[in-house]
Amino acid sequence: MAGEALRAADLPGRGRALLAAREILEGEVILSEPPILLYPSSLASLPAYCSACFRSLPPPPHAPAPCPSCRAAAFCSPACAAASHPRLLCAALSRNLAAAPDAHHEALLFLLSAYSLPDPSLRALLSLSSAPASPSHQPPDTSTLHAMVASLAPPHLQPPAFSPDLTAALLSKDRTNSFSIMEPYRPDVPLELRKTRAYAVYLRASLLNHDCLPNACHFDYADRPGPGNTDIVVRALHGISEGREVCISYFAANWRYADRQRRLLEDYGFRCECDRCQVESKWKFDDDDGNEDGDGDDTMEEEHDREDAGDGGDEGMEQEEGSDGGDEDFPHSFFFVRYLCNREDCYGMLAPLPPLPNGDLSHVFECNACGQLKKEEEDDDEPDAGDSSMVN
Ligand SMILES: C[S@@+](CC[C@H](N)C(=O)[O-])C[C@H]1O[C@@H](n2cnc3c(N)ncnc32)[C@H](O)[C@@H]1O
Repeated sequence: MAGEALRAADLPGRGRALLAAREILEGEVILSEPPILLYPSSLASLPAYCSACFRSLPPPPHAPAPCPSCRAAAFCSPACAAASHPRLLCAALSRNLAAAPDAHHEALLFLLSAYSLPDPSLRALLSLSSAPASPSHQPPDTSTLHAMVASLAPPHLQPPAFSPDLTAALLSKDRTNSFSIMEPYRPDVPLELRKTRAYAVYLRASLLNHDCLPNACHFDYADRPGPGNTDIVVRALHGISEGREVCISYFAANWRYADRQRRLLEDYGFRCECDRCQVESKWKFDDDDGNEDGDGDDTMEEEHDREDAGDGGDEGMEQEEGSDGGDEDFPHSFFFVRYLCNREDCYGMLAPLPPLPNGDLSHVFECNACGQLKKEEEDDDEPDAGDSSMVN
């Protein structure tokens, strides 16, 4: 398709946003970009994934030799070994990063990787939106974390701007802007046990705002061979007319109203007033106390976040008591029929494959969590693909 699909704009009450710069076809790849920052999700994930490209590594006895410096990271190929991994992280792993309290590991992995970035990338990271100050969200103890980074990273590796203030500023970028790159999907692994293999921050994708009825979703193909395996790929769920905002969902689309609102307020600082929220705010759930344990994940990750998906669960589709589930009460049911993966416990989003070279639309949908390919004709009760209500 000719021409840039997206343009950035400032929208009142929503900050920066990405808008369709032209007519976008359903299934079109509208954004594909490499991360500016990529870091492991945990110390436990280090032996399982290449520390440069985050592809799955073979288990012992075929596991590759560890990084000669830190002996903790491993690489899938000589090229990845030459590219290596963030130098402050490597130094910290040699200095027993593992002895730091478990609760701080994720933040330390982020900070050590962010502080290893070249200056332009560090500045770019700082240009992204910050997590809101939220009374219910315990901020990480930034001075403790800064002191830990200072003791784990040798002074000659610390960038000139290294300071407690910069550490605090960096931490405020992580929660709102990081996407999870998930472990490979395995049907035998229960939803709550599926984990993130790495976190990634993308400059342009971080400008995508949230909608509970998104018109786009993202894919990662971390184990795909060839270059660009950690690029984020954003595809249009349906046709989007020029000038419309392109939005993703920051979590699994089946979450129920109260859980969505709580997460968006606490982690992203806004009340969602999308079409779906306006309808569902009038529903009455029979256990409206929500889910107190929250989602346990502090990132912008959307449909792939399996732990999050479990929170909303099937209750996300619950309707008002006594409702007959008719169009009036549940006007967005078409969205779930067409775009929510029907595989048990998946909760991924189904996006059409890109249009064919001759411009014909594909009728095969791909799940961004389990990878299932599903032919549109398989469902009897799905809406007409040309239904104008799907085109916004
Ligand atoms: C990942 S950033 C998206 C880009 C951001 N708007 C910016 O200016 O950089 C997430 C932040 O965007 C804003 N945002 C996202 N979706 C929104 C929505 N539906 N309504 C209002 N604000 C939204 C919130 O401030 C949120 O913390």
